[in-house]
Amino acid sequence: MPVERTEQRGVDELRKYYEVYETIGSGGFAKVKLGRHILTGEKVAIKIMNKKDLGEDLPRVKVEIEAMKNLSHQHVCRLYQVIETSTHIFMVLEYCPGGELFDYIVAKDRLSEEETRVFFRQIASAMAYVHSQGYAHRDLKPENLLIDENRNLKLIDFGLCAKPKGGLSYELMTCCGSPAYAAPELIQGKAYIGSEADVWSMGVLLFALLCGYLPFDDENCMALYRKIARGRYDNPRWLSPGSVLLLNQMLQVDPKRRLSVRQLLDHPWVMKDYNSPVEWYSRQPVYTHIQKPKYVIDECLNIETELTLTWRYDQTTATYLLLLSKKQKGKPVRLRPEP
Ligand SMILES: O=C(Nc1ccc2c(c1)CNCC2)c1ccc(F)cc1
Repeated sequence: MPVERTEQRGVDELRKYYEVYETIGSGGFAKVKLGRHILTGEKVAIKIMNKKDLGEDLPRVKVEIEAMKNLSHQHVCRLYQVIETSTHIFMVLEYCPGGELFDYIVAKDRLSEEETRVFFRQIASAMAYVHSQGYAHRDLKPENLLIDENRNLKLIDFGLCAKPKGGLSYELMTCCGSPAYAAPELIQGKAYIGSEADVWSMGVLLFALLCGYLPFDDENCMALYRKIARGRYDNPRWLSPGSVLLLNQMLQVDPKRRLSVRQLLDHPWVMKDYNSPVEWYSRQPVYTHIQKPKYVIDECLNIETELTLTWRYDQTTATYLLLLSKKQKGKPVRLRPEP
């Protein structure tokens, strides 16, 4: 069978469940296309990877899929379905039409402290949840934070995340992520704690939001590493004393002197104008067994009262999650009549 035939078969499997539209993003080894789930009519983002092009990156995709299957949170991009064929892997993900936070910052040059606080609280919520599930993200940067249709942030790209066997207090060794956001201990090849390295990246991200440029930057990689290891950076004059203090507490070269994510949740700067700590619990707990789903998705899906939905991330999972999402958005929960 000629190659293009098997490739076509791969996409045919996808087209059984989704209409596929234009490309809305393309990263290293993946292309992201706008899609629509036929049964519910909901828009989705379909991350398309050709196994041939993945090469040694295939394990990273598997890491991301396994992590995203276990993560369900209002500020983590939701995985609805995984379709794997002999030639392709398709990840059907939550639709985020606001694009990357990176582009948002570039378009506005820099954000006000108030607007930064709204976004930063969402990032802290996502990271506290991800850490509570035993994961370190390890590649936090504005390119990996997308804006959804309600201007809420959604964390993506768990391809470099780690879930140490002994828990997050176990040390990691792999040096990964984008240098400009990487913690000193990570780029120096020392053993490091994933959650502590994530807090450093959050500090770099906070600086980027408030300033519109990076605290440590150099086109020469080694010069950049030296600047990060030294940990010295200039605070522009428009930063408030509260912002300067918080940045200083997050961008501590010694990870043991760095704030923890938990300390961030009720930090005075984070609480300003809100007077309440960041809510990090998931509003979308991952059910392993759905009891009596009728009150959840009405009569729409006629399934027995006792439904044990094993999360296969197949069509059933996608339909259930997309119906749930519709309901949460207050949209009418209807399945399209069979064509
Ligand atoms: O929804 C996504 N991107 C998206 C969707 C719509 C639009 C954009 C990005 C950017 N241009 C405007 C329209 C998306 C979602 C998940 C993901 F991993 C990668 C991308």
